[in-house]
Amino acid sequence: CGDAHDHAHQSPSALRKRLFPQAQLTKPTRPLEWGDLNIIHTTDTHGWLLGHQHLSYPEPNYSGDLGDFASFVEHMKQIAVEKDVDLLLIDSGDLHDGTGLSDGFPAGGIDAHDTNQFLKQLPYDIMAIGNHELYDYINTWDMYTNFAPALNGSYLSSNANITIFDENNNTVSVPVGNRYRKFTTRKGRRITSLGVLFDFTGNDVNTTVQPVADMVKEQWFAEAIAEEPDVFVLVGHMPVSYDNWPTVFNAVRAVHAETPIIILGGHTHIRDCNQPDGRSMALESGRYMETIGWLSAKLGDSSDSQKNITFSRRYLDQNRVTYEYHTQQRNNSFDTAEGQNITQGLQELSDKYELSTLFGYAPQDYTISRNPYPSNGSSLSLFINEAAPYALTFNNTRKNISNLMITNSGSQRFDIYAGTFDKNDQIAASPFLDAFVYIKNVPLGVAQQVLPALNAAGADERRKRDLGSVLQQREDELWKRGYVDRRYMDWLEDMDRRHDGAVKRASQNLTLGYVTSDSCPGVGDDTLHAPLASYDIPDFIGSVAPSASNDTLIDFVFVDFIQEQLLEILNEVQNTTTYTDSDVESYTDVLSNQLLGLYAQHAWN
Ligand SMILES: Nc1ccn([C@@H]2O[C@H](COP(=O)(O)O)[C@@H](O)[C@H]2O)c(=O)n1
Repeated sequence: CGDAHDHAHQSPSALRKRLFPQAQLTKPTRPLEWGDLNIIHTTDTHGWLLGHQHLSYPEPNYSGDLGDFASFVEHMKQIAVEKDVDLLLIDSGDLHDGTGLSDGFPAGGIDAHDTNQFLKQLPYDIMAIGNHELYDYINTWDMYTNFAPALNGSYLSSNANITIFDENNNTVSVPVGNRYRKFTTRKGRRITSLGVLFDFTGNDVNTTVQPVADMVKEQWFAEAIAEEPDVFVLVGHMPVSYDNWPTVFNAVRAVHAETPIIILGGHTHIRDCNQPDGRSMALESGRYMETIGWLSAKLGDSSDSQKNITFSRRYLDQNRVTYEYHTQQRNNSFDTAEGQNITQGLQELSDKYELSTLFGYAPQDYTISRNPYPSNGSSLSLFINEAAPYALTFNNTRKNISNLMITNSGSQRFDIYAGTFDKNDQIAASPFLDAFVYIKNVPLGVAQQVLPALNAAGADERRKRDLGSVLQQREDELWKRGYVDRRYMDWLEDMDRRHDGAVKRASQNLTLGYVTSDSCPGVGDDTLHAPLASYDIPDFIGSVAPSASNDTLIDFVFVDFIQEQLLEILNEVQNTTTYTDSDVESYTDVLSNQLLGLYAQHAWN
């Protein structure tokens, strides 16, 4: 292509599925271990149903799409029949917000409504609600009216409700899906399932999330778990480490001391596993259609009811090489008719949404945490120092008034790769429809204190783990509102440090990817990789301050998603003015998901 980097310049049909992966993919290390009960697990797919199509590593590791996945599931179901064992398919939520396919709908559409039609075609036994199904009432309404009914009782929202009008026009709060599901597997195993959401408080009005500790005290919960099944399959959008699964687990264990319990969690976007006791295992399977989780249990018969259960877990890279390896298929025998239909349907959706609309050519890679922040390679620097100052002031009557801009780093969800930068890349990098607002006439010296104070309330001070302190309370609050990105970043950092990332990357005999350490026995990753580079990033990022005196009055611009805590901090760093919501005005019509496209048309065209 004539330039120095190693990426193919993608054609307008960049999202076209490639039957033969364009990059050399590493094969899995060993076959899966099957048990009597086996589970394929997805979580936090966030609209990545066409998989990852860029050619820089680690992207090719995740280059399968939902059609490939459907073919994989169908072959695995057949293998399960041949082995005469059970195989379940489970999802732990967050279907919304993440790519052009879910979020790039034309005016009048609903986020993820179209992508959900494809997910409905897979034989999911349980799907649980995630926090991203609750940020906007319209999305929750769509799940309630269109998605849950099509799943015939398999869409679970144990502690998440929607408020609707009943037939008498009275408002009633009802579960979005079902609270629990009891079903019998092909092999006659009785399963009791839940679909639990972590204690999320960032949900829209007219949706409700009941704290997990209260949920387990409900009458319906006691009734649901009273009868002993062969296995409890507790699904939920809640991380398997450092959250509330023990509350649910202990509530079940208090009634059933020996019944096998399998937990399938999500939300932190990491690969993770632990065993609460010898007859249980908890698995979390990454994010964005990068990872497919595998869990198997050798349950044995009733004479084994007090013995430890042999479990296995595996984190599969989501690509055709993985799928073909584990199903013992070849490229020309792997695709099923259903799988091909799904791939074709997704490509048509991509065309309909015009996701290949080109904004420009990114001159280099920009990463969220694989480059230091601030730096030339940081997408956070790019967003807040280059793109926001241009796109937010363009055509804006406030253009000539000095400003300081702040956003949350978690608003940036995916790296930007050198080469074509299209509508899909724009939405993947920054999917949220957050608005930019401002407070006028804030003294520069005051505004400048806010960013470090916001970050102190998050990243740095949290490490002091001063439990019970104001800072800890603030951190807990942020967690409940859905600020979870830190866990994923900490996971990457730990991976790099623990596995000598720099040495492994330099030796160049492994491709980049996830290298997981969890609390379950043996190696969890299906394919060997060198860990990704990882740098610490702050929770909040700000533009370069204007060079002016501290008492210069500026426009203090920020994204509405962080308004509540920003006002809180602004009122802490000074006591001359009490700022309230009424001081906050709209700064521009440009939403955060449009900003990078506007910048690319200006700077990269
Ligand atoms: N309107 C929004 C909604 C969310 N965010 C960011 O997403 C993070 C939560 O997403 P998970 O997939 O991890 O549940 C949250 O931490 C925010 O950073 C946002 O910026 N705007």
